Amino acid sequence: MSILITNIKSLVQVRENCPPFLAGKDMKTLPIIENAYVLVDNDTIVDYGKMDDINGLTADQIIDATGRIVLPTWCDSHTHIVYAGNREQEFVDRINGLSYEEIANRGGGILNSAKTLQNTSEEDLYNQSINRLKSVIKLGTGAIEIKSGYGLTTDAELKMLRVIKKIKQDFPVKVKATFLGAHALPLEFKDNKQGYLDLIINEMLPKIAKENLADYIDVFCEKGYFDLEDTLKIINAGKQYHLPAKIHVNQFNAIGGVALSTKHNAVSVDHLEVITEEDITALKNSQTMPVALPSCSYFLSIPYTPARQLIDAGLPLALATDYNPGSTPSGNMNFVISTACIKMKMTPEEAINAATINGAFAMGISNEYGSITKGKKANLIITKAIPSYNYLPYSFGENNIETVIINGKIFA
Ligand SMILES: N=CN[C@@H](CCC(=O)O)C(=O)O
Ligand SMILES: [Zn+2]
Repeated sequence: MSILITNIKSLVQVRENCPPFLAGKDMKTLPIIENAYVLVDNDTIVDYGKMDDINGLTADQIIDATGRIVLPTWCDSHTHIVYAGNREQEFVDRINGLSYEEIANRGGGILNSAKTLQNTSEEDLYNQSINRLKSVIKLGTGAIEIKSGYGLTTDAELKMLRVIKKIKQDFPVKVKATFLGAHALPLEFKDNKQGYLDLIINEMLPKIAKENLADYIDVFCEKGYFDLEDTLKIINAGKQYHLPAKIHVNQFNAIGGVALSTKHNAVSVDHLEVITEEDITALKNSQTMPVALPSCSYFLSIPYTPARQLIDAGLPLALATDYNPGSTPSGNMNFVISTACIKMKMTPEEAINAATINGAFAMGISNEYGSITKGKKANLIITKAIPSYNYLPYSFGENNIETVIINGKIFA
């Protein structure tokens, strides 16, 4: 099955030789072909060019994209979309004055979601999760990382990871699974953190490895959650099972998690709402992708990751949603891109690079995803008729996505 998309107003993020990621000033460049075509054969991009050079090319299906923009699908490198229920009551509690920290200290927060998930069947959890997944694919997401971390018992963490595995098998989008057992300390280990770390390292990890349920390992490295020593133990345990690290760091406090993560070659460090000069230096000497989650800042009213400081220091930056029930009940990458432009002063070019090729790098898949390059997967967004790609972040809250092609097939 082949698809030829013709009369494209702008074909965006076209790169003949795509680098694995973009950093600093290079993030300002977004290569485009105006009045273009793109040809897809089965699941692969095989050709593109100007309409003037189409030379009688044809295909099984032709899509006329007059007035429309075509881009690679978004690469959302940080989500927790496999969860049960919601936390709308905590949302109201925060409006009425409680802080995220106060809610967590009362046994709400992550522990609240864990209790609900522990009492939800695997089938129900799968059904709730795929509803979220389908809606984010329709919003243009074509590759997604999904974390565990709302189980916090061996059985419930395995349940989450098995659901992620089933999603990998059942959906055409690229899915990467991350084991986040060290997301919060369960109540029964309140005075025995080492006991919970032992459970993660000696019981959960071997089972997860045996069933091949995870690609990465993660820790919530934060005051009141897991400190540097704990984080190091988990990173090292992950290494034993060949699970590279993607770490939650610097959401509320900078406690040295960035330097620790880069020293251990983490694939990404995520959140970074609070950043120090030492963090920037550590990132400069590394191959670790910093990842910003602006919808989380929006929802919790916490600072935005200082994108200008990072990019102007020559660093790369990826954008992701953090879709989860507590800090970001939204998986809309279009909103993330708008918010990055409006609140973090990223240019539309920087934001689109951050949400495509850099997001792909933060999932270890930038050789196959994140740009319109011959040989890469045919994961494409066709917008509604819009004036230019600037219109995507400009018209925040508007759904400008008309068609999403995943692996060479229209996703319906
Ligand atoms: N910060 C840690 N984990 C999630 C939120 C967890 C929750 O509140 O449920 C995050 O990335 O924001
Ligand atoms: Zn997260």
